[in-house]
Amino acid sequence: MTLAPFGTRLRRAMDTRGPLCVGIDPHAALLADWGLPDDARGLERFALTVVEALADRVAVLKPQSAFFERFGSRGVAVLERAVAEARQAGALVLMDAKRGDIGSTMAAYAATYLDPGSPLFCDAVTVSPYLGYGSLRPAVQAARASGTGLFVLALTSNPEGAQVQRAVTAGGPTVAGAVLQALRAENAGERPLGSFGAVVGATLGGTVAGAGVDLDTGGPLLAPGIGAQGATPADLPAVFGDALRNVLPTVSRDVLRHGPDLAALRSAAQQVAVEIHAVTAA
Ligand SMILES: O=c1ccn([C@@H]2O[C@H](COP(=O)(O)O)[C@@H](O)[C@H]2O)c(=O)[nH]1
Repeated sequence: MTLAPFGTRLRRAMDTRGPLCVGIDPHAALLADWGLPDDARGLERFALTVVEALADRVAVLKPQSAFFERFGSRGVAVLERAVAEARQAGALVLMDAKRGDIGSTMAAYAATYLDPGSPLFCDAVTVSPYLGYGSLRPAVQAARASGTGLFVLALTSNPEGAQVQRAVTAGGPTVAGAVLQALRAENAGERPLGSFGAVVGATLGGTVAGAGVDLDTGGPLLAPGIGAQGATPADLPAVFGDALRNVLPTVSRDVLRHGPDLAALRSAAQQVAVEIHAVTAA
């Protein structure tokens, strides 16, 4: 089956289900809080509970690959199952793997996440541009071919990111500004939304407006940092300004801490969705 471009599918999901991504981050502490063992069985129970609670209602689920890889091949098997069941239930799946390498290795990462024949096929994957934006070309090509998308790290939510991302390049813009420029070119002419997104932290406050970057890339803007990292939905307008319509806020721990009860997980996600709607629909 040929998929419509990721940006088109994401726009539809955000418009019908609301602009919310929930992360599946099975931290050891959360497994313990949920009364689950810190092993592959606990991981499976955790991930499939989140999928059961939310895959039929949130726009995007974002498994954090690291928490699955921690359990080796059994963890990756759980990840495969969680991805397949989430997609089957109607959620778009964004794999948070932050891959980045020389082009020839990048092609293998692209085959892992963006080839429809792969057991880990997802709707989109996070990638790192710090081997040079051009090194991501195989992933861009694979995404175009399969109707999937990329989210490229631009201005991350952690305080350490600024040291690299706000450094000024020889050509003039900051590193983040150059990444955003490259994404704008990638998304040119794509309507209603491009398939090549940027990661921009919700934690950055007004510092983005003063950073000389243009967030209007024509693609989605994944905004982590709400909840456990201290940002709130009310911070989104100051960070994103006119680009707010294309923002996909993502929340992990602040929703997951309400599990394992399905109704409590749903109600926590709904609460964040209402708070996001209050600022994005204003
Ligand atoms: O800049 C970034 C990029 C990715 N992340 C990831 O998002 C979630 C955030 O989890 P919370 O529990 O909501 O803090 C996590 O998987 C990070 O690896 C990010 O936080 N910042």
